Amino acid sequence: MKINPEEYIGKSIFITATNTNVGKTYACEKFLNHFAKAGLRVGYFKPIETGVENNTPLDGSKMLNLVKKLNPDFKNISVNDCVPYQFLLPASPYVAKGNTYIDIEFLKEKKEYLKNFCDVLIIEGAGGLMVPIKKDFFIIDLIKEFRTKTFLITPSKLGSINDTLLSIEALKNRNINFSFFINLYEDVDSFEKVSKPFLIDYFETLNFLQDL
Ligand SMILES: Nc1ncnc2c1ncn2[C@@H]1O[C@H](COP(=O)(O)OP(=O)(O)OP(=O)(O)O)[C@@H](O)[C@H]1O
Ligand SMILES: C[C@H](N)[C@H](N)CCCCCC(=O)O
Ligand SMILES: [Mg+2]
Repeated sequence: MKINPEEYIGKSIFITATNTNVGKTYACEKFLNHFAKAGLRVGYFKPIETGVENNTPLDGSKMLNLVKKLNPDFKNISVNDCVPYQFLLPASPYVAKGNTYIDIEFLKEKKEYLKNFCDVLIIEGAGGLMVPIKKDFFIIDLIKEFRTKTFLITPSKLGSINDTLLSIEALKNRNINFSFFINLYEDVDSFEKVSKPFLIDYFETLNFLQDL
């Protein structure tokens, strides 16, 4: 799939995945560099980060440092602007937040605020699609509220078929417009033999993060 940066000017892209540790942040880095190389001012937003270590959101600070290098208009944006909700416990936001109230309207305002400083805003979820933020409100529901284009990152390891199809099922159920990219990172040598034969038959064309 050719990503034409021009089509994304003024837009936001939500980067989600089949699960945690699949490569969302890795994908954000690829997309930020890809759009910056095309001359776009890039931005990054991680609404909720858990597993924050000694007051530093790992994803948030890593990506903000990159964005500040790529887009001078982000120079006054703080990590608290990029990651409004930060929790210590490496768990779902619903568990990690304790009694903190997560205000979705506030997150929507924050998204619009950050868009003032960039042409394209890359938004990273937390874990996979069905990670709970509230008892009956999940990452997938936040995507719906944000009304953004969605890129689903899927793994290359054994198990990818099941995880990819389940996530696609969930996105389709909520009428969310998405594309998916395979992150060729785990079980790379066996992927051609083990997972690709089905995936290529089922989807006919496959997009790889590595081709960005
Ligand atoms: N294609 C790749 N090449 C090299 N390293 C990778 C690749 N994909 C993922 N990684 C590494 O694997 C680990 C997990 O990836 P990443 O942090 O992007 O996952 P994530 O989906 O953002 O996780 P989380 O749900 O915690 O945000 C990281 O150390 C990352 O650098
Ligand atoms: C801590 C980790 N890096 C992510 N931020 C949160 C992952 C939550 C996963 C919850 C679950 O699917 O059981
Ligand atoms: Mg991440």
